Amino acid sequence: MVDITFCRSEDRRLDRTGLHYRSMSSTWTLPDDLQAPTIVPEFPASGEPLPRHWSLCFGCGDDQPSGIQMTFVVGDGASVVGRFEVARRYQGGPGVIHGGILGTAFDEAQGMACRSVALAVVTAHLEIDFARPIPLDSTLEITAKVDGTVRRKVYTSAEARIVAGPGADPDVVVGTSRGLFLVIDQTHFEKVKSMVDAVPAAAGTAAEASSF
Ligand SMILES: CCCCCCCC/C=C\CCCCCCCC(=O)SCCNC(=O)CCNC(=O)[C@H](O)C(C)(C)COP(=O)(O)OP(=O)(O)OC[C@H]1O[C@@H](n2cnc3c(N)ncnc32)[C@H](O)[C@@H]1OP(=O)(O)O
Repeated sequence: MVDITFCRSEDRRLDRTGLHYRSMSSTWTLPDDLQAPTIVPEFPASGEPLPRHWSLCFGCGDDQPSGIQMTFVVGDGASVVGRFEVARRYQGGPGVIHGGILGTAFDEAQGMACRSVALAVVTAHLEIDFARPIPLDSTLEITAKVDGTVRRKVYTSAEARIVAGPGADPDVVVGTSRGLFLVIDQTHFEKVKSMVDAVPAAAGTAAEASSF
């Protein structure tokens, strides 16, 4: 018999404060040997903007018109706060955000939080709880932090809140995420770094592509 206890759906409604789950269905556990995050000197101070990592990124690129164009400021410690507008083209169900767009936002925000401890990372694992529907035309804020590291592994978590527009209530968590990121070096993109938008990078963008 297959043991499905690990993925049993629990009551995951938010409590009356809107801040805590009664219980989580997640299987996510932090390892016993987790190290507290050591912040790299390159990471800006709390309250400072955190620049996009790549202009053509679907999550943060300001030269990517189809993307969600998240912007970030540094939070306390190994954390960031990102925002984006839930444009109507991000629709999933009628009037609400597509879950994959929220996934993109969490991925981007948790990846950006990793810049507090490493120069470059990629996502290895991401899991999301979609707690409330998120209306189009709202402004979503994602707070993301590094919970700790083990060797190249960076453990992160994040929460989403609607802070402006339809459904705005900064006390209500509308989604949560947990993710594992892996620190990479420049060899990771070696095979593709000369190709941007599936064509060889134009002069001027190649230098940026090599740094991501
Ligand atoms: C969109 C691109 C963005 C690029 C950004 C560039 C830098 C900018 C700087 C900062 C940006 C921050 C913002 C970014 C936001 C967006 C991030 C994304 O969406 S990234 C795209 C999606 N992700 C991939 O395409 C990875 C594809 N996967 C891989 O390339 C490999 O699988 C990789 C690098 C993740 C791991 O491969 P290995 O060969 O380096 O490492 P192994 O030896 O397999 O694992 C190392 C340890 O990690 C564990 N591990 C690996 N994958 C795991 C998993 N899925 N679940 C649990 N553990 C895992 C292993 O068990 C091992 O653990 P033990 O050290 O032995 O304890």
